[in-house]
Amino acid sequence: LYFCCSVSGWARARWRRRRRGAGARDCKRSPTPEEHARSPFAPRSKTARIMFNMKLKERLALAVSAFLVLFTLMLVVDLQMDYGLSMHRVPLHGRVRVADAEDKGRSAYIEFRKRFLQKSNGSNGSREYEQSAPSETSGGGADAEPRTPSPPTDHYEDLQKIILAQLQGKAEDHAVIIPPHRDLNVLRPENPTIGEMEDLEPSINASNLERFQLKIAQHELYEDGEPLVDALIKDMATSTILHVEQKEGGTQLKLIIDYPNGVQALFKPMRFSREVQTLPNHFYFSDYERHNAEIAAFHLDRILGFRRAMPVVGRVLNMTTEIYDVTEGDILKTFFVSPANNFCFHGKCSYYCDTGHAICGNPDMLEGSFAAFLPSSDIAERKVWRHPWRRSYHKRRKAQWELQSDYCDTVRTTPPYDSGRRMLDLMDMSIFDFLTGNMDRHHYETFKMFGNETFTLHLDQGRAFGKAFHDELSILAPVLQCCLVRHTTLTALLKFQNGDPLSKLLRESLKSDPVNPILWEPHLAALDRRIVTVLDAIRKCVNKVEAPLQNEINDFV
Ligand SMILES: Nc1ncnc2c1ncn2[C@@H]1O[C@H](COP(=O)(O)OP(=O)(O)OP(=O)(O)O)[C@@H](O)[C@H]1O
Ligand SMILES: [Mn+2]
Repeated sequence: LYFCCSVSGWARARWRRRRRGAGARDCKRSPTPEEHARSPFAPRSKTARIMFNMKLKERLALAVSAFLVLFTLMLVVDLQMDYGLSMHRVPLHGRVRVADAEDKGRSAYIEFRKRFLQKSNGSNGSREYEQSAPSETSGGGADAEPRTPSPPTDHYEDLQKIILAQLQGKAEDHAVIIPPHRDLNVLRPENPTIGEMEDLEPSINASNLERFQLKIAQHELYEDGEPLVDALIKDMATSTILHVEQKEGGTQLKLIIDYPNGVQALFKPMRFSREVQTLPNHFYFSDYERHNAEIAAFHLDRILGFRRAMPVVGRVLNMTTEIYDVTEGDILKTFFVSPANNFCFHGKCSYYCDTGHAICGNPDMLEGSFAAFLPSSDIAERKVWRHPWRRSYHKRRKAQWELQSDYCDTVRTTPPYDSGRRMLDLMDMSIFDFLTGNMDRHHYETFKMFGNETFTLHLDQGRAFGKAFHDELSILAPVLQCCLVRHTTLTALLKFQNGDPLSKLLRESLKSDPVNPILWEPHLAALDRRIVTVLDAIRKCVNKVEAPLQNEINDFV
């Protein structure tokens, strides 16, 4: 009703303005009450007379039709209200048109989102938080008290049962949970390394990075427990920095760091302290990159068992001796001393490379993330793929997947997503990104030499961990729209839900990093919360395939 009144109020005001405008144009003024009374037309009394002359039956018929018109109007307004209300909850870019022509309300994404929003707006309100004022929280990760997550209430026994049956080889193929005997990432009929493919062996004095690169295999970057990972991390964190140069390409400033023995790392600088979150009015594409997100994402990728992200470590640099003194070219001209007497630079790039967005030391010590360099294109060329669930990167436009409810069917039938492991890799990536809140997955890369049956690299996590109190459900769209997940990935999620929580495991893992604490505690807490959301989504998918009719009735009701 409020909507109705406000709309009609707005319309009235507009109408009045138009009338005033027209009056001004025609040099006419509105009639005064006296003039009105003198007018030969007396509309009000005429209407009253007509009403008076009407029979009771006619009056009744008039009242009923007026009521029916009003009722229809209210129904329309109510529908409008529904969308209007949900609009302030659903983030702009997570919004999906509720029904298109072929839609018929069947999209799992839309249904799940509706259910999710219903739940999250219930009294407990635990699923989706409003952005709290981050600037008021002082101290960052170091001072924040680790929060113990409340004990899980749901063990997802239904999903565990399916996992167990699949392990015992009892289960047939499952439409949602892809069993190990159907997953090329588990089967790995072949798993050659880059070294084997290129017939290259590390020399006696090869660096840890070179050894690591040659051991990159078709199905993973490194093996579980690979000792070279720690060795490489130590090198990047402690070796002398010989040379620094700005990396071409990409939108935000990155440096290529050269160490002795040909070792290289990709450096992303720290801009803000840990508790600073994505600015509320920033779209994902104008968000700053966070060096700590790169560090945390590497650890998380490893804990989840993907091993598709290059090792990343934190380190504090002396900007004078470890950047300024060992670089040359245009970047040197961008160094300056700030009014607070800190040493700053901004480099040259297409986003945030100006004096107003400079990177400043304290006063000349600068923290950053160091990602182990991928093999050069001479050794292992990479193929860049456009992500099928890429966002529009436009403040008003929507992507196809946001508008088309059967979008997944289109993807599923298009190579390389129509066979092999690729589709499952995208599901993993969606879960990984949903956990970290990374909305910036526009492209992904693979190693060309392995063809299509290879893992997708988890590169560029700079925009992850931006909003600790908001769970961006649209990142999970691939899983929600396709209803697909690896057995192994689901097993990992269930393990965190029923055993040691992910937040605890990640916190422990991050302790080994030199610049720990890496994550603000609310980001760690968000991981446990988001796992429940992913598990709920999978359960919903399973229920749907097991009892489609029942679920359609439920959805309808
Ligand atoms: N560890 C690495 N070693 C070598 N090259 C890398 C590494 N990580 C990323 N790159 C390359 O550098 C490019 C830019 O890196 P990244 O995506 O992290 O930067 P970005 O500024 O966030 O880019 P964009 O703005 O396009 O998202 C990547 O597309 C990738 O090809
Ligand atoms: Mn990026």
